[in-house]
Amino acid sequence: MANVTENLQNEKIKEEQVEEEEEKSFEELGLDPRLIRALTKKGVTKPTPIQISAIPLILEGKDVVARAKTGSGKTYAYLLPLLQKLFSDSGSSKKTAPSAVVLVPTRELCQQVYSEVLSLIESCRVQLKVVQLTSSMAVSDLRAALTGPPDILVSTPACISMCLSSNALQINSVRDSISMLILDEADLLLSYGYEDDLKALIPHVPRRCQCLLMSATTSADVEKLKKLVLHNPVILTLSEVGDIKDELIPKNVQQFWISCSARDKQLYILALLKLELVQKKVLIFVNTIDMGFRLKLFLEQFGIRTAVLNAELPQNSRLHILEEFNAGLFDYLIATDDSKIKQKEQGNEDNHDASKKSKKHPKQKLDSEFGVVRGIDFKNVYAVINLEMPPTAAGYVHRIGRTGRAYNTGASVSLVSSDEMEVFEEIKTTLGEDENQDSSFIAPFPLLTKNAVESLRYRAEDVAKTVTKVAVREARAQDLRSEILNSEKLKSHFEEHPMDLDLLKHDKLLSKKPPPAHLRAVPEYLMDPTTQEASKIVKLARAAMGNTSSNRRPVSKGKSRRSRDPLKTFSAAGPKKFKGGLKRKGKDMGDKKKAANDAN
Ligand SMILES: Nc1ncnc2c1ncn2[C@@H]1O[C@H](COP(=O)(O)OP(=O)(O)OP(=O)(O)O)[C@@H](O)[C@H]1O
Repeated sequence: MANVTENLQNEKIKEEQVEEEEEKSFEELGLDPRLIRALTKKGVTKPTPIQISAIPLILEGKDVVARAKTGSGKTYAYLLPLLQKLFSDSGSSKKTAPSAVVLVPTRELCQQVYSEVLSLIESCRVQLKVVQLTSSMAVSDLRAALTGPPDILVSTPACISMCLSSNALQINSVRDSISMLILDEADLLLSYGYEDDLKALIPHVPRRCQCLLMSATTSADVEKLKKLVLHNPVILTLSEVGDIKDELIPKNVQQFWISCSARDKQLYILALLKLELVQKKVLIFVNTIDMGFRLKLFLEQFGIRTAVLNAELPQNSRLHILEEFNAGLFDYLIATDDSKIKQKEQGNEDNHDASKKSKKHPKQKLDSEFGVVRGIDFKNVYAVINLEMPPTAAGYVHRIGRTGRAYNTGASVSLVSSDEMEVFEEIKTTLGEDENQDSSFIAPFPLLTKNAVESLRYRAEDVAKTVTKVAVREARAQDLRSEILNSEKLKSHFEEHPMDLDLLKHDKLLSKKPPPAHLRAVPEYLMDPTTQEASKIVKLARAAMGNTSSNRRPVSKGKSRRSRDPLKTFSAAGPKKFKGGLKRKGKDMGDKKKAANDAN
């Protein structure tokens, strides 16, 4: 009970401090000058609120539960103090296992955290060793990686449990050496089925070991983990006071929706992309692997090249696709986010589908440690499109969190069919929408008129007919075959040339027939003047942000693009009526509803 009271007090105190401390610098947080220099090289000059609150507490040695929005900088919030502590600890004792263990739910996240640690270590020129281990590695490789031992181990719980059971990592050594345990994306660790794996490790973590739990959302799972791992932690919950929506979705992301039938979704996405109504880069979420390929084949016929990312692809290919996309080598990525769906509806269509597929491709299993929705730091994704809605509100929050990261702005557009209205309502309620007040966190998309959509209908339906089930199945099999072949090449090549991203393009065409020339451009007579105007403004804004196809490298962190966002200054109903731009709340809402009716 005393602990509960203390925690509540801590929570209260920290929330108040965050308000006051907003202007603190990294120096004032007590960060080592080497780390500050390394951050400056990366363009990171000012700590985010979660970093301001968490870094001093972690440096003091406190157990911390940190809950802050997606993209708010939680990774540095724990990595910076972790490294600083290791700077002073290194060489102080004869260790036989890693001093720090960072556990993440997916391989993609493992790679991301590992790269981040490595780059900080290299910039700081300190003698620290970091390794990443995943369950796909052979026990002999795990053993080899753990000899030394490394100072920091980044891994998934399943892999740690494998290391313990195979004796690649000895329990006594862990007990003697571990001084910091970090559970990143904590709310996902249990839902990914890692509970038993964590239970294999946690009893051997000594009480003196500092434990940190990082998460973007709270859940019963976080509470469970908190009890399992932490001792009297300080709980940091960062949110903008009094605004539930801001707790979940960064303020700098504008959320939109379009009501359309399931059948028309491809038509709408074609209109959004072909008429350039969303800024690049664009991340499109679908719920099944087949839908990803269906969309890719469909868009290809209109000259829109995309890459697909899913759990079926080999790990090297997946990592390479992410690297290429982050480096700006292609603009559109279709990602299958089916993890929650699999958990929610056991034996659902996609699982069924996957098992049918795996009979056809017996060697290819879906990777249960795959995940691109959670924690992955997509660089400069401006727009997230939900072609299909996620099954839960939490899934929505994490998908949308792939844009608007750190201080960047972004937008999301969700295509919602009548079947998905129930989950859409649940999402709106979770975000804090109140029917009785004239407020809406997810506004109707204002830039697309009905005319603009209808003008593309004939072509879209014609092409959609050619994307048959057989075509989808063949494209999926072909893509898998070539990625498996490439995967080995990728492995050896990128060990030697890590920067050579151009070698294998992942947005290659999969259609059997080359895209017809006449579908590449939308002829003038099919262009709706209002939408055309909107498209021009989006292009202008993109150019103003330095975000053109010839210049798609990351913009500097901390530079807000909000003021030049066309979604704030344009509406399909015409510029005069909306002179003040779109606002989420207040008197513009009536106008926005009208714009939505125009679009629908
Ligand atoms: N102080 C900072 N200033 C500018 N950019 C920052 C700062 N801290 C982190 N970033 C950048 O912000 C982006 C998001 O950070 P990070 O991935 O840590 O977010 P997160 O809170 O862990 O998000 P998620 O919950 O989605 O995992 C990264 O590109 C990171 O480099």
